[in-house]
Amino acid sequence: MLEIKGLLKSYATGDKALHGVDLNLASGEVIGLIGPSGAGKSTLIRCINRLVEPTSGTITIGNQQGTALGQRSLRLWRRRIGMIFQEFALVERLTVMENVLSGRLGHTGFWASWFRRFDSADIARAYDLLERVGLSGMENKRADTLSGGQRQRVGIARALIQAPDLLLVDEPTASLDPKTSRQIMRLIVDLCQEQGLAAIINIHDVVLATEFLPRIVGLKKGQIVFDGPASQVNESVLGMIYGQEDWSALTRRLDQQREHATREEIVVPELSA
Ligand SMILES: Nc1ncnc2c1ncn2[C@@H]1O[C@H](COP(=O)(O)OP(=O)(O)OP(=O)(O)O)[C@@H](O)[C@H]1O
Repeated sequence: MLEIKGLLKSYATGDKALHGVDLNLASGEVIGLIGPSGAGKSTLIRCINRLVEPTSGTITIGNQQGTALGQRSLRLWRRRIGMIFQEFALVERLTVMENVLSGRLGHTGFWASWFRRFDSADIARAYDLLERVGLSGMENKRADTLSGGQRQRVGIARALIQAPDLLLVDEPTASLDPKTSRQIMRLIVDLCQEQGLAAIINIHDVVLATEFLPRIVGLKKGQIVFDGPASQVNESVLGMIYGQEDWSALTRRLDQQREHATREEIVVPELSA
């Protein structure tokens, strides 16, 4: 559903952030994008929804090309792409419900947006989504009274009410504690599966990435140096993406996690039989 070909980005400062990235995503496919600081992960994600203007290359969703679009087409292009941010990007003084409904602003007309008038179907959908992300009963709370995990749940509901074809997720767990991080990752992955939604998740935590995401793409200095199943992320792959380091503690955790997952796979069918 997403096809990126030869994507290049040079910033005006001379920084070359992407050097010809090729990446394909199937419908409903959810991938983890990992790589060291400055590798170009945020640039890649922001080129897709054109928050950053690509220097060259093509980005196609379905059969629509996303580069070289006029203002109106760009608005429609962005409507197809939901975004979830590290710092949640909520409007602090607005309620949970208002923040979620703001995800529909790209779909409503100018005056309806201006007066924040939403139709009843949008409001009903917002209630459903808030229930699904575990925030039922919190519709009228102001965003600035929420915990980090609750804020990210609002961010997820806001992205989904847009009814996107593709979700871009930028460091969704960077500001969260380990337990909340796992809950948020599980929620995003489950929702993508339920809605058949493709997603690219930019994430620094390799253990979390390989636990929840079946396919991992490793970016280094603006180039993809690994693209494969999470099960193949080992010491040599980590060295390739991040450079040489003693990876033994990290790979032990990855091995333990895989052992645990295999044991669960064996136990679950026995229980349900
Ligand atoms: N607005 C900008 N202007 C100039 N250079 C930029 C800009 N944004 C990013 N860069 C440069 O582009 C390169 C890639 O940065 P980017 O933020 O995409 O990396 P990243 O992998 O997301 O890093 P991190 O994990 O630290 O967020 C870096 O060299 C960075 O300095």
